[in-house]
Amino acid sequence: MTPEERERVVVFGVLAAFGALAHVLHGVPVIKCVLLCVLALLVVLFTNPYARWRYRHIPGPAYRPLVGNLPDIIAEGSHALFERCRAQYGPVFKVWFGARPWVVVADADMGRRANYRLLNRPFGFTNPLARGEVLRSVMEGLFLSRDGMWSMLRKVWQPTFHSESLHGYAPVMASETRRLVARLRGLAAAQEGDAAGSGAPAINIWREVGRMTMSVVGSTAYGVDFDLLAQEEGQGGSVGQEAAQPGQGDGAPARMRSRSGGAALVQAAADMFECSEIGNATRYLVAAHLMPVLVPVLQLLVAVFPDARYKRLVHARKTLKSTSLSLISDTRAHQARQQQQQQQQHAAQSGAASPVVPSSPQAGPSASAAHRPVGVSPGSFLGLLLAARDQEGHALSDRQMAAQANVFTLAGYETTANTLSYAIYCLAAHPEAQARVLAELDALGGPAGREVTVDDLDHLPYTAAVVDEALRLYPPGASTMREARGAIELGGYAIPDGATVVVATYSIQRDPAYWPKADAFLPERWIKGHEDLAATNPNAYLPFGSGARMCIGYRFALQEARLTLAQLYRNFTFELAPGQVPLRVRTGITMSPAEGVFVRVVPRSAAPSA
Ligand code: HEM
Repeated sequence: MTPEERERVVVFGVLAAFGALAHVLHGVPVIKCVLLCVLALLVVLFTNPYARWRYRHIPGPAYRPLVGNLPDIIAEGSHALFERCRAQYGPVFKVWFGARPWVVVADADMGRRANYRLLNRPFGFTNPLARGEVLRSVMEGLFLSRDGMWSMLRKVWQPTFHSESLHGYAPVMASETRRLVARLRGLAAAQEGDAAGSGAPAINIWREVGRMTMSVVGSTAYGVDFDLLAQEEGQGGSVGQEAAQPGQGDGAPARMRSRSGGAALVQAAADMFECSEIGNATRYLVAAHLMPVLVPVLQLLVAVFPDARYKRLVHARKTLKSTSLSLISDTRAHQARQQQQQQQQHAAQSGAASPVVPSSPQAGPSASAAHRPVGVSPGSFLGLLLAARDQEGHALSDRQMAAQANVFTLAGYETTANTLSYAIYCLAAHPEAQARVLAELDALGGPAGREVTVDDLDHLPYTAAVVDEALRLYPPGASTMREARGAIELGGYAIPDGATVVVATYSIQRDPAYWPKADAFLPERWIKGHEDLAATNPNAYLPFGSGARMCIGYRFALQEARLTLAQLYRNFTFELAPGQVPLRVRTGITMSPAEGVFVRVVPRSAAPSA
């Protein structure tokens, strides 16, 4: 039973006992008992006495009846609220996310302890309105899975991010970046045209790189060519599910071409993000956070009287799931046909049938062409999941596979897009750093238009440092969350069992106690010879979290961010549109630019030769 469920049972139990006692002992009429119970329930909802009593020893801003600190979280963003609270209450404090207390840790060493010691994410992290099949699917994805299920899934995911697999994803990243460059060239030309006339509209680079990162994770996760940028240019794939051949076209690994499927998936992923953020969510979700005791009632109400936002969320969920499931079933059917053909061939050659060896769990486009299915490319994540087996040799269920593909897309899309946008913002605001990036890229040499490759990354330490520093100042995962289990003490405070422990990454990464010139953008601090600017505590840098639940895709993300940034600056520089400094950010599921990052794209004449 989760802490929320326990609390619910206690509250309803007390109310029922209260009503029954009143009736039996004093002969109070039933109607009065009901009214008394409703009154008692309202008092509980407004004052949240049980939780406030359990967390009374931990300092923090005052609890406001019914809403806790939710209005501040929505208005300021949790990252800014945590900064304010750390200054006022010290490194450990509590804030009220509606009726739920969060114990926030804004200290590098204590944050490490929490992340290493606690394994599960809190139940409160899930959408409280989810139940039944939806809840089961969510809890079977790597991000929210718990205990034994999590450790099985983490092992299944691991090969996806081995070095060979990472190299295998480079062509997808390169082809999507190529499309982005082509699109930005077009937009830059339009900007030039407009500049001569009525004034150039700025380009929201956050949106542009978001399309690209969605294409990269979508293509990698589902084996579907999202083909987004080409769609806008009126080129690209067909609605039919025609398999591209390896080595054909743009050099990307074989991917199913599905234009409408790709667009629907992208829309679905974007809707999932938007509708899951508390500021944009269905009113029922807000009510569920404010009154967890009433969650069962709200679950019923939202099912019977859904509002538009909830309908959008449900539709998005269905799209993600049905796309995965249909890809999986197409692939299974194809594999079965293939196995049959192989058996028939073998029988014809040797005169006897022999068992077929299943394809090995290998990621990257190098997987055997003989085992290549039509729907899902072997270089895709779904291809890997189809071949994976748990310790007992069981395959994942279709629902489990679909859940992993969803997590891959959702975890890898906005985080990487935000990182790239922040890096571009920082470089545009610091011309001297931009000049160093350009010099480093020009030193790569090669003919004009030569693309940056994964092997070049070793020769681009400053570009890597720009990404690291952008992730320090603007961590897309601005905090990590864990559920306390058993007795744990942080900063001298006993943390109640089941508490939500939040490690305040943003605050730690900007704390002057650990970082010289903490608020300054200084990529040099990541380069040898500048130890005076480096962190005084290694635990003060955790953009990908830490401990066993640390981001499993961090190498994928860094490779993608560095490659894309390098390729963009081989071709362009970016100038900030007026009014962009300081950048406004908002924290929802990720910390992202509030409206975007608006720039003018300036094409570089030609990449110089060495
Ligand atoms: C710059 C981009 C990214 C950032 C900043 C980022 C950040 C994070 C953070 C902070 C966490 C929570 C870690 C913790 O609780 O200690 C996380 C978890 C996770 N990330 Fe990422 N991430 C990024 C890209 C990606 C990509 C590209 C993928 C997949 C391809 C991915 C997949 C995941 C998964 C599956 C988890 C959950 C791991 C688990 O619970 O075992 N992330 N990420």
